[in-house]
Amino acid sequence: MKIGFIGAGNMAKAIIDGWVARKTIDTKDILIHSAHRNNYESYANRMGIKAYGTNSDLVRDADIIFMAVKPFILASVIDEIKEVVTEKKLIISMASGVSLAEINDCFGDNKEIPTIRIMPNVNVEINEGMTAFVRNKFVSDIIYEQIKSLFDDLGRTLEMPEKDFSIFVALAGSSPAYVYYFIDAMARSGVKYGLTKKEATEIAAQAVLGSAQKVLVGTKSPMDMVDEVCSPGGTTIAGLLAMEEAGFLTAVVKGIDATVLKDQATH
Ligand SMILES: NC(=O)C1=CN([C@@H]2O[C@H](COP(=O)(O)OP(=O)(O)OC[C@H]3O[C@@H](n4cnc5c(N)ncnc54)[C@H](O)[C@@H]3O)[C@@H](O)[C@H]2O)C=CC1
Ligand SMILES: O=C(O)[C@@H]1CCC=N1
Repeated sequence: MKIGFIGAGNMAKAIIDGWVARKTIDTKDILIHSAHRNNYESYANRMGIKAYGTNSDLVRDADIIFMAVKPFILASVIDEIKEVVTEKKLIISMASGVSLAEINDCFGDNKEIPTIRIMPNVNVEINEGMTAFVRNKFVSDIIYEQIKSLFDDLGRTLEMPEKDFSIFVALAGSSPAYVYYFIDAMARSGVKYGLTKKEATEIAAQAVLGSAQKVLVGTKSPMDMVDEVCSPGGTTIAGLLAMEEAGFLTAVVKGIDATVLKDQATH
């Protein structure tokens, strides 16, 4: 089974690196091509991946083709490869905001191309990702389960109706950036009080990691856990109320709303 990647950017590399860390896939079975030769050739050489000179040549040799290009480029790439995409190939798109129906339309001629739409996040690189899945009717149960199990090695997976992909993008696809930003804001505050950025970042990141793990393994709601940390008359409630006065909850919800709207505008 040969797995091709069209696009060798942040997301393609995060997925491949995650598989390599877990020894899920032999890099000899991975094929790659992107628009920037210097970038993808050096990565391919370093990883023992076969680099291709064109998208169509890659598609001819691949059984599974990951579309790892930006959403606005997807249609033109499909146009370029559609002559060589047969119904025996599997297309996997990770483009935000582009539906299975839109992808199918790009192939034209009523072609019945098995297609899976995924929404991963960059944390697949360290096998702590969160990836949503949906498929069209041409993907068999066996193939679907095989692909999902490849992503089980990269973190958690979840089958979702396509209508929920926009909110999933906000909560998992984009949210690592929001969490990094939160960690950086905390670390910056540490610097304000004399810590180095390095030590403040480590302290803040470990606090976020432990808190997230406690939410995932526990049965309590996050709000109950907030109450447990807020001692009466203590430091935490003073900090929490000051953050709320500055609009913490509203800022987060507005950020999620803007992400969802942007994703929906891509349709
Ligand atoms: N970066 C992230 O955290 C996430 C990204 N995604 C999705 O993954 C996709 C890729 O995003 P990134 O990797 O972040 O983008 P990127 O900009 O890092 O990589 C895009 C890649 O596409 C290549 N490319 C451009 N035109 C091409 C063409 N005509 N033929 C072949 N390759 C071409 C570029 O050379 C580059 O290697 C997007 O659709 C995005 O919505 C989904 C979830 C998270
Ligand atoms: O910002 C973006 O468009 C992509 C989609 C999800 C994460 N990054």
